[in-house]
Amino acid sequence: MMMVKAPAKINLSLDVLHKRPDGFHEVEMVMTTVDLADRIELDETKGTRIRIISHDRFVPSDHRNLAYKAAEKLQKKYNVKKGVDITIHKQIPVAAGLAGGSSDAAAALKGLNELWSLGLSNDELAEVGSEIGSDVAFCIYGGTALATGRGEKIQELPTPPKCWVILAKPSIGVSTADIYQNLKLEKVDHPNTAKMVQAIEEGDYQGVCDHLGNALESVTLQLYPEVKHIKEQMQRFGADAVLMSGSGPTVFGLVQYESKVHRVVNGLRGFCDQVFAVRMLGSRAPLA
Ligand SMILES: C[C@@](CO)(OP(=O)(O)O)[C@H](O)COP(=O)(O)OP(=O)(O)OC[C@H]1O[C@@H](n2ccc(N)nc2=O)[C@H](O)[C@@H]1O
Ligand SMILES: Nc1ncnc2c1ncn2[C@@H]1O[C@H](COP(=O)(O)OP(=O)(O)O)[C@@H](O)[C@H]1O
Repeated sequence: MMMVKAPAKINLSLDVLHKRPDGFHEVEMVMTTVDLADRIELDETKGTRIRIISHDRFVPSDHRNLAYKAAEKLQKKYNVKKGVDITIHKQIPVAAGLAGGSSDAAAALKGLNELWSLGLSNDELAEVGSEIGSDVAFCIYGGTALATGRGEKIQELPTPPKCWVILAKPSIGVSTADIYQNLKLEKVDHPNTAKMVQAIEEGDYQGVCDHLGNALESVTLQLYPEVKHIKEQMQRFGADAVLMSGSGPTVFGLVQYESKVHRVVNGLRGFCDQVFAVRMLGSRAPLA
């Protein structure tokens, strides 16, 4: 039996540059992992079957599960004649803009690399991962990174300045494909990625707050007014800066001082059932 942690991510900035001939969008994202994590349990089995076990009703338990796809890809690519039971202990809200499914897939890839003695490097795992979803490569490395291409080209960044991250997840799920489909490129409010990278490199907390930005935010806010409402509430309760993560609907607020965290969390709990106060993980985790 093996346990692997699968942390959630937030996008400190997310810019969409153009639509590509393959239907995906070229992006520039600054991403960082936070200490809200699923736990992935891997148990060897006798046959070659892959089985997903999860008690969360929103998690698919068949080939649609990204962790299933991860195991299947490794089996096929490296001719593995072994099976596995993958138990997903879900903590990350599903379809939330926090890359829960992608992180589960990355954790499965890292764990199975060990369990099946494949000897693959993180770069090789990230390449397999990018065939499963745009966010999987980032989740292999974790930490903080600039992601380009459709999200799969990863450049490591230093640990951002220390602060708290308050996550508030409205009770709706959002489909990433839907949000990209509704995006009007000529209307995009482009964040300044270079300034965000600079703020992180200089350890400038105020700079990070000033350059939070997400090109998908206005699309989701227009489709789901409750996300806008949560954003406004988080600002009202005193977060230093507030942004929607990924395609949403999770909204995150940065708070520098612990004394303020409880006020923001308690304020939000009144009308949002999933609220978490977490830390950024900062730099890359050691190998699984
Ligand atoms: C928006 C982001 C930001 O981190 O996160 P989430 O909100 O999903 O967490 C990601 O780019 C999401 O990555 P991921 O969830 O892996 O998406 P994928 O499965 O690869 O793609 C789902 C769909 O989104 C659209 N898509 C995705 C990525 C991209 N660069 N351009 C796109 O147009 C495509 O329509 C694609 O079919
Ligand atoms: N292991 C998994 N955990 C959660 N959702 C998964 C998983 N595998 C596949 N999915 C599917 O992926 C969709 C997006 O889920 P998720 O990765 O949580 O969100 P997001 O892409 O917004 O970060 C879900 O609606 C679900 O059907």
